[in-house]
Amino acid sequence: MQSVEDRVKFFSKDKLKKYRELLAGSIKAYPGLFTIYVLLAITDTSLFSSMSIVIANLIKNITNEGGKSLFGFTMYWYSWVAVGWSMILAYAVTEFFFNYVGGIWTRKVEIWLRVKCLKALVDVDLTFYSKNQIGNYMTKIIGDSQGAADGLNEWSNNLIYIIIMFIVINIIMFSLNVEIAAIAIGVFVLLLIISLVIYFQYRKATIVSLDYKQNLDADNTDRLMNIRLIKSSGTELSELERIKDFNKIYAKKINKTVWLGTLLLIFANFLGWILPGLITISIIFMYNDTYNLAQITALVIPFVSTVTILAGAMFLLPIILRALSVSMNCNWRLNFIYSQKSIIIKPSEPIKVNQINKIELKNVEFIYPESPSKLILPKTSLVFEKGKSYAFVGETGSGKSTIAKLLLRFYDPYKGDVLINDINLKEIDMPSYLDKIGYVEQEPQILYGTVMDNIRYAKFDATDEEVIEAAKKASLHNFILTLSDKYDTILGERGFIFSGGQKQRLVIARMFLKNPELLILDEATSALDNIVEKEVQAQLDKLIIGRTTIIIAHRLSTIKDCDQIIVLGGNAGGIVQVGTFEELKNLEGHFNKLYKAGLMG
Ligand SMILES: Nc1ncnc2c1ncn2[C@@H]1O[C@H](COP(=O)(O)OP(=O)(O)OP(=O)(O)O)[C@@H](O)[C@H]1O
Repeated sequence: MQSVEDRVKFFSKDKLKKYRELLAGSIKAYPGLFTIYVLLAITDTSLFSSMSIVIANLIKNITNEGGKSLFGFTMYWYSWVAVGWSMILAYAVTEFFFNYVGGIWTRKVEIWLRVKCLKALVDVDLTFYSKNQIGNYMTKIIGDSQGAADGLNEWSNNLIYIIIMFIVINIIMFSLNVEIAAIAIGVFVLLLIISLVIYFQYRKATIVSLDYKQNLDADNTDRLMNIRLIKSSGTELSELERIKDFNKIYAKKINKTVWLGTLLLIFANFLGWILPGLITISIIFMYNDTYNLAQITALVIPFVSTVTILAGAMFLLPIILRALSVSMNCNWRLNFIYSQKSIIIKPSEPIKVNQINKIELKNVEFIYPESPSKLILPKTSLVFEKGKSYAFVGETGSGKSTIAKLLLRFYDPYKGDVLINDINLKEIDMPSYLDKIGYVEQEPQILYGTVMDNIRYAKFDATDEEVIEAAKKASLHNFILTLSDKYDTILGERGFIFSGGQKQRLVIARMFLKNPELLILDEATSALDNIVEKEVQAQLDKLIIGRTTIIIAHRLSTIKDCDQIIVLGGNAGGIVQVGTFEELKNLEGHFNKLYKAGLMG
């Protein structure tokens, strides 16, 4: 979150650096489009600004038979009318393409920024997600990528316009009359400085009042959310007074923004009159004695038309600054997202896994990077052999799920190594490894989309028949047939038309389709009620057959037939017992206590 001071500061070294990166990156991403955009901007603005030359020449020639020659043609007043109309036509066409290409470029920059952020969010490790609310970030990505791109378009196209217009207008004015041109530019610069001073005051006041309002809104929400405390304390009146006092301060702050905003508007409007008026008076005052009326008119009209364009540009300056500030601030906020670096470092030369023959935890110690002072797993060594089944049991918080996260490389061990076929997991090509793993967790992950696509997520190239076969194995097929669109039924956000058990069966169907070598079941049935759990467990039992399986269990009944049960102790106790169900059941110790505590379900 940016502080008010940060936002009030128009430029900062970091903001500028990141903005330069945005500019360079967006130009590099679409070089052709950007070049066309700039060329169109130059043509468009040159045409618009040059209209003053045509008007000036038209007025000069209106009393003459024929004036200067242009490209070998003698120009009459009607020739200038023809040139003017051709330029208006050409201007209309370039203006259309300029806006069109500008629009396309802007949207492409927006998409480019969005993809950049989403790529960072997909790549970043899970610690980012445990520290940040992803909903907030999605809102930011949507709003800020649009704000950064729109702002970029707005300020760049207006700036190109102002620069080219300023050059053309200067050429025209100085070729008409040097003294008057110098007065016009001098007054223009002076008025520009005044309007910039007002603008920056206005900008600061707006940011400060907006910030106060946000805090005020948050405070009001907080008070209303705790309405029961207020009611039970009888503090309604004092709360009301408090709200009134805060709003009085807000009203004062907003008052400043309103009057500065009005001043800015009036000043900009007034300029449209001041500059041409001042120039007319100057011409009359300076040349009254030496020029006749026709000569004075011939000077006043082109000057007035050029300085009117110049005064119009003054309106644009606050627009450019506002757009630049919005674009820079949006990019600055996005930068927090797209510059996230994963703590999981990808290997430079990843080793592909063809088969998972052996998994080993070798002297693994683990601490969550989010809570660096809390040891979760003390030095732990374990071997999982191909085709065997393993179960982790232990009290809540003993680190069972953490083992699964280490095997999936959601995290790297703090010390020690996870070895796959004696190769360090850090060196392994993760897609080739994960392709052989099926992971079922307590909270089924259902995507927005059809039932068919949801099951197919386990194997993108599976045929419809294969998907249906998998659903049959997971005992889900008959239920799917009762849905309005059968396999094409759209599952809403997080699959709300499915019950908990049905969602878990859908995940199991995915596993049947994927046919993984290693199955990790992390409390797969713990969110289900007893009856549904038994039904889902029956599907899981089918799934387990013939695979290496690691089960993290909350009920001991589900792990009776496992080859090895690993008992973890609480308070970072690590492995306290290892054995089969029958061995451990009759042995005094941790497992026996869990057994007696009724965890047989
Ligand atoms: N992302 C995290 N950041 C910090 N600490 C975490 C994180 N995830 C889990 N922990 C802590 O690590 C410890 C082990 O968690 P883990 O989920 O592995 O336990 P568990 O044995 O699976 O528990 P349960 O049976 O309740 O699911 C707990 O104390 C938990 O609070």
